[in-house]
Amino acid sequence: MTSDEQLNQVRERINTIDAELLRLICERASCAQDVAKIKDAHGEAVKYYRPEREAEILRRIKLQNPGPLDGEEVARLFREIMSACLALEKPLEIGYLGPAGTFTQAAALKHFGHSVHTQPFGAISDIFREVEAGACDYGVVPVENSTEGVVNHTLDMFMRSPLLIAGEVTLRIHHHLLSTATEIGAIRRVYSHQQSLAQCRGWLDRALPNAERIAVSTNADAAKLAAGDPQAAAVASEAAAELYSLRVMAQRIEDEPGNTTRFLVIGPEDSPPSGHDKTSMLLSCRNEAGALHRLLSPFANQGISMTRIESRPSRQGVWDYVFFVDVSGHRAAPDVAKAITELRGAANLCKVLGSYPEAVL
Ligand SMILES: O=C(O)C(=O)C[C@]1(C(=O)O)C=C[C@@H](O)C=C1
Repeated sequence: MTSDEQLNQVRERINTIDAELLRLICERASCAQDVAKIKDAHGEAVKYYRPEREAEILRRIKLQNPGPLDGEEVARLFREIMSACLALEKPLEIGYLGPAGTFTQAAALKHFGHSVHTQPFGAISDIFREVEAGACDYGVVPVENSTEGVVNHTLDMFMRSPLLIAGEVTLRIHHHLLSTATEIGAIRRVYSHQQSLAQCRGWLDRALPNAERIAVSTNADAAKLAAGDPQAAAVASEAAAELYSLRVMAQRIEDEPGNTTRFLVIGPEDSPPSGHDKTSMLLSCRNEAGALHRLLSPFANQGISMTRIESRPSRQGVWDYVFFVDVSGHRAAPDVAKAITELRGAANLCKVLGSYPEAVL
């Protein structure tokens, strides 16, 4: 058999498989429509989006994956299939920290898939407000970066908002130097969000020691500014380069190769248990010796592991500091529930911000 004949034979098989895949994907979509009918028949407060079910499906797909495709890769494919199925039930409106091309938009699409409608907002507080008002179904906000630490504005919003955390997304962050300049030597100004400038400090010190660094509110804004100034560059994502027609002058200029940002999905309710969950809460105690140790002891008593703790000034005047704490486990799990009951008795403030599946993708 000639190599052309061999190729044709394999391509015929691929055509047959594609036809079968298409039939199965459409059959799956009809099942999602049936699910929607059953949910509708139940009436009040229908929950089309089920984060725990999605996490369960994606985890199972990764476990069952026989290869040769990577587990992450197959999970991403199924993420998109589920996203399209959910859009048949109800198209979701997702608010994110804009403008288009920000990492927060990338995080929103990674979490919900591309069949949702994403809406950019100029400030984290706007996203909370729109979700609270019901104009968006969910919001996606950045919460911590592995190089620069917490995004304080997001944590501050949780102090006053009734919204709950329904999910988390982690995103590998790569920064690039984008410009319309023909050579790096022509660049006099570098725009970016202050956290991104900080994440690329070492590289900028070496490659552009004399360029002025100007902090702006988002990396996409930086890209927009660089697009209109041939002596300027932006530190931003590849998506921003495409969106604002900028050349990538230098790739992956972040100082830490494992640079990741964690985002939270906020909504009117949190998630039912998925089997691998986290619970976030806001705690406060009196400012006295041993108070923090006593505050956290219910977790230790129940053998619950704490995955994060951050402190913030409360700004309420009543308590000096509040603590944002993440623990492993769902608030409905007996050990976590018991720890929360104990905390409610001991802490000045104990606000559960929600339980949600650990990030799968
Ligand atoms: O199982 C459900 O409740 C569904 O709506 C189906 C489905 C899916 O495509 O598998 C779609 C959306 C939900 O977020 C979870 C799962």
